[in-house]
Amino acid sequence: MTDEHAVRILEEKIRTMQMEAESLRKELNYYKSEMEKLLSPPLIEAIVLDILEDGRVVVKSTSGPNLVVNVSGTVDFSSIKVGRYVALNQRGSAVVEVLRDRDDPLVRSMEVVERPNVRYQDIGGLDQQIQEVREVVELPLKKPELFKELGITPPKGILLYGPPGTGKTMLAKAVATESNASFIHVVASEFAQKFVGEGARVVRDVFELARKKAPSIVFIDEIDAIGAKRVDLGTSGEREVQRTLMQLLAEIDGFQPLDNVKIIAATNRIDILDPALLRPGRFDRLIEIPLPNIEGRKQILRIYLQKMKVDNSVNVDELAMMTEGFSGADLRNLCTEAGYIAIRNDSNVISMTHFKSAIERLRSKKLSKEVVDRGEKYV
Ligand SMILES: Nc1ncnc2c1ncn2[C@@H]1O[C@H](COP(=O)(O)OP(=O)(O)OP(=O)(O)O)[C@@H](O)[C@H]1O
Repeated sequence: MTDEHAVRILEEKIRTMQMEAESLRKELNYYKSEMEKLLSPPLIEAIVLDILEDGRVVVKSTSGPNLVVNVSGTVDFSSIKVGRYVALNQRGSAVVEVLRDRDDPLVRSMEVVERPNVRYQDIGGLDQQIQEVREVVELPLKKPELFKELGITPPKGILLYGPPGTGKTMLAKAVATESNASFIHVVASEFAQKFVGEGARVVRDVFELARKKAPSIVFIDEIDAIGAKRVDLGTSGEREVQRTLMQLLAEIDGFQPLDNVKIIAATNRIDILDPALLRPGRFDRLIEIPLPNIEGRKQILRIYLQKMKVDNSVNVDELAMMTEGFSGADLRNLCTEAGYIAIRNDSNVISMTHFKSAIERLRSKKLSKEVVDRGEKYV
């Protein structure tokens, strides 16, 4: 090897390590800010009812009585208006923050898409699951008379379970698209956290909206956040979550199997779900969405590769073999990463070498994330 060549290789190594250091620094910042979030004490949300002449304000906290409180010096007093949401400190004795204006709590907790645009053909490796969802959700929405005639009762709700990033949300969206149904996306962990004291009301509102927009599909992601088995109902937070779950069960029980609202829930943690959720007439059809096997990985890779400019060296079979354990989301990231590596190398076409470097990068990222996740369990 010539000296010049060796220098070039070392320079390239330095560049790669610098990029690696930069991305690790970003990751570190992310985890630091996550830790801060987890350690910061919760504030109490309240709404301003009146502003007194002496500078104090009357507020109503979402779950408690009306309070007369001071306003912290750090808050811009002119921004306090009757009807505004504010945050009280932990003791509930002072306004410490004026919250962003919002129309309705519901707006923050869910995304309503009249017609999503995900199609079954955009999903790789889940043919059997797609088939099942078509039979138990799409067909009853489109042709309820068929079921009436035959006297069959389709499930009211289905539960998709499996590891993160395997296409559960995609599948729920695709079934809404193909059934011409509105798609109402709620993230259960959000309304458990954001709507202290209001969870049950929000659930009611979600289903009211679903009826209004019918035919519709209510997709409840991370259902374990409200539907986990609870051993101890000691804290008020736990009781609140329990109330939210009860309301959800009541809403599901209030539907008929052939009504034009269907509920799809998703979880990564089926092992911790409250059996009440899985009783007949509720989420009684469980569909596993596993990590893709080699065939699945090939299908997913083909979906993404067809949109990319790749050269002849790119071999899908080989890539699928090299990506054991990758989810659909990982495979999509892999394609994007390979693209970035090509750009960095001034290449106008993506080659197998770019993919191989991308696999290495993603593997080491996945590994470090697993270490962090394992660490969290022991905190
Ligand atoms: N089977 C798949 N086929 C094609 N793309 C996929 C597949 N699975 C995941 N993806 C890609 O990964 C992204 C994330 O997937 P999705 O949100 O559907 O996963 P999920 O199972 O709902 O994950 P989570 O449990 O983290 O919510 C999708 O938008 C899509 O780009």
